[in-house]
Amino acid sequence: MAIAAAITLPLTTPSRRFLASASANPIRFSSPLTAQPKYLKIAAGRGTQCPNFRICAASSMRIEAPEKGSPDSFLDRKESDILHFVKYHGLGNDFILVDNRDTTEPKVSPDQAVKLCDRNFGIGADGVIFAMPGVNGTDYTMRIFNSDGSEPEMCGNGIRCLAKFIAELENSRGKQSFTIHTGAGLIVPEIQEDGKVRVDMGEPILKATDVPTKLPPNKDQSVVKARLDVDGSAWNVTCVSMGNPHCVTFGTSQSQDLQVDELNLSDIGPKFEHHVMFPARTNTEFVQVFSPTHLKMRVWERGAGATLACGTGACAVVVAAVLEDRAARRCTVDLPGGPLDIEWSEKDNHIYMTGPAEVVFYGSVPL
Ligand SMILES: N[C@@H](CCC[C@H](N)C(=O)O)C(=O)O
Repeated sequence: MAIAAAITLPLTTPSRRFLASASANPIRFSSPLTAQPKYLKIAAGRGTQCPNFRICAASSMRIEAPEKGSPDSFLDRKESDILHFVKYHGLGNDFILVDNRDTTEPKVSPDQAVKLCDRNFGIGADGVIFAMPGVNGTDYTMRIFNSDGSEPEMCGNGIRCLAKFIAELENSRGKQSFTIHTGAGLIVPEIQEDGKVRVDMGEPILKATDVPTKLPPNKDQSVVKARLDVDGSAWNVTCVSMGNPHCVTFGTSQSQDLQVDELNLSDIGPKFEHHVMFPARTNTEFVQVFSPTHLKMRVWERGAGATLACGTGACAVVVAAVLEDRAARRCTVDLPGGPLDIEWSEKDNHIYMTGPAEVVFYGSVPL
């Protein structure tokens, strides 16, 4: 699969920055969700060997603004050997979104996903997400491949991006919600009037064997404040599944006052991810408590490494903080890419996550 591509940029911040270097003449752009979208098209010849997608695209840049087509007509294109996609991000956790509504087989294989996600030789992303037909009466199904090609059950930032993508595919605006079948069961995102997406993430799973973890559980089967030996230190961990597994830590038995910026994440993260106590590997969240309603976390994701944000991770962090008596049920969680609002409702035991999801660019690659 040679990655040569055309990308089409909307007016989101990163694109604007890109545009600024692309053209001395300021061009006005509108949001992809407004009535008259205008796009800058940057093209690289199809079939061209393009070792670096972005530089190659920029070096053969041509500007077509405004382009006649809308995002809808762009995504309507159906060449069999070309993948049309939209890249989105939720707080810098970025995904290649694929319109897969016409088939229940992902249009991209795990191996192709690895290549597409590569930040030097591909488009660059933390994962590839497929909008697929719903099952059992749900509106849609979401499937996702991590950047290492593995398939997780759920993705919190990804499902906010998926909701925006579906709204764009359906050409709908304003407040709306969708029922989405995922590997974690039914998830319900709702696009708010302010453009943010509030997601009913369902209930957390605490039973050790379901997380899954082999750490010895407490009497109620949960693993809360357990000891996990990693890299010569005894870490205190709480294990939570949001459909996908999370190991949350506020520090070691020596120090509960974790300064998350000081962590060497790429060194310690993989040691948690592949720890023998986590048979399905694990995502790991390192957390610092500013106040009972304000937490800060860094994450090492299973199958994706250090990312700028993790929605399911932020949910797991608030559950763990409540169980460890460190925080209230509603918190702002700061991630490297920005804040998420998380609430673990006492009423229905569901977790509600609110945050942004934005288009980065539109593109096409030969498969
Ligand atoms: N970034 C995601 C989580 C994606 C899946 C994760 N890497 C896993 O393998 O479980 C999120 O926002 O939740």
